[in-house]
Amino acid sequence: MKVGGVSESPTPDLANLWEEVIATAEMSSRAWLRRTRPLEMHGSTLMLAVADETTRERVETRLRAQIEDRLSDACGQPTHLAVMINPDVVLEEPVEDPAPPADLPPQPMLPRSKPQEVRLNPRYTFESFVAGSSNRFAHAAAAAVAETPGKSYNPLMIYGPSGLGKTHLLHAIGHYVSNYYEQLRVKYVSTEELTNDFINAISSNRTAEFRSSYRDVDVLLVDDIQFLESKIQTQEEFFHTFNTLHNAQKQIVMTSDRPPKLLEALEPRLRSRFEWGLMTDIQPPDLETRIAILRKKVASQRLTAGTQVLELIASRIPTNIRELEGALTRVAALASLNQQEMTVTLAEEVLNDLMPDDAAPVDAQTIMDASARYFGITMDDLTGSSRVQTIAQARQVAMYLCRELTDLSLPKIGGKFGGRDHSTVLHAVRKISEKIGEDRALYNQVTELTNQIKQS
Ligand SMILES: Nc1ncnc2c1ncn2[C@@H]1O[C@H](COP(=O)(O)OP(=O)(O)OP(=O)(O)O)[C@@H](O)[C@H]1O
Repeated sequence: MKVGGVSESPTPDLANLWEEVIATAEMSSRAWLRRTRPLEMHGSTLMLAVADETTRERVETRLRAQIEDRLSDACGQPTHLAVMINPDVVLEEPVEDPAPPADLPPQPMLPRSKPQEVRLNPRYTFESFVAGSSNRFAHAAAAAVAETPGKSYNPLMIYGPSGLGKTHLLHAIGHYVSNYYEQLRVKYVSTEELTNDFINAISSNRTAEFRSSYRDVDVLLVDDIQFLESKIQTQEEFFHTFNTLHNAQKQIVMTSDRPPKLLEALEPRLRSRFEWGLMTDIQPPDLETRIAILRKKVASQRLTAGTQVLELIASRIPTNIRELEGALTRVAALASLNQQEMTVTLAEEVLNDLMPDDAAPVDAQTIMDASARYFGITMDDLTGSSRVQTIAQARQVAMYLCRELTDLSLPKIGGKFGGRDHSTVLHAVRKISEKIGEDRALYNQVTELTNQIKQS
């Protein structure tokens, strides 16, 4: 298919932007990126032409997260990719390194159908998951399902309180299946997205498309299924999707904050189906597991921290692993700002500023009110679309704190900030986590604001 506009050169800005993305990409990705051409920015989406099916597949499945991160940084807002094939890309674009990437399949390249719909966090894999007594069974069940999808436990339901690794395991299954069963189609979706997809499908008369996108898959991973409660029509639709997949022995994995029998506002027939397969809970990790999780995180981020520091952090934050990671991020940030090691004294200083364990939980509204006040902006600024630097950064800080201090999922947080999507929140969280290690003023602001929220 000829893609309109590919024979025209991209505007200098777009060309420069793309060059910047290529220049900062990992070495192993660059040769692939030379087989692409930016066409135009459509809102916050960059239309990208690629040379062939193999390049498209590589960009879609392996490089997308990396590219979108870099693009978002360069554009100062979450930016997405839309990829299309145009064989002219390579002929028209003189490449610096004409040699194909070492791992390119031999020519001729046959188009291989791999209709993955995976949007998985690259960090949530089985390798990065620490198994301990609190999650061993869930971990083993997830691994069994990933190894033989549709054949071991179907459906698999993982439930437990927020921040204990349910989403992590769901993504790990997705990665494993995508890597080892290339022909299998995997779809990961949060229940909020599923509901939105369904509502959009109805309002645009595209229910057939909706159905096939959920039913023509081999592994369906649905996060936070408790949000189906009280959504009668979506429940009805999901009931049929569930039956279709289950009858065809396609794997279904779900997570929930409660066991199915406590999902009281869920239709009984759906609840009972959720109990057909295996249900397994995740409990808060014990101290050893918490230390092991911190140790793994330290290693993956190439940080150095002694056992005493890790023990201190792990002993102060007993339940939520997201908070545990948040505390480590802040200790690492202050160490980086001070250009010193992560010492016990430094960790103490940071932990004293953080939420005490027995503090009342805060909600998003409290965080947003405090943030608006602190940064001297209005609630409309916080939830609006202004890209003025101070406002955009204040918004990102508030999103970061909502992620760190509440149980809200990414889509839910996005919803509070003027209906933004989950990737915007994820981008904000990553951005602020990085920046507090480089920008002392920002580190101080985040600490001060956390204190104010804690006291409110
Ligand atoms: N056992 C573990 N090993 C390593 N990291 C973990 C483990 N459990 C949780 N984490 C990390 O803790 C963070 C929170 O986990 P996750 O988002 O999967 O929680 P969740 O149970 O899905 O919570 P929610 O219901 O709020 O979405 C993630 O960054 C995840 O990687």
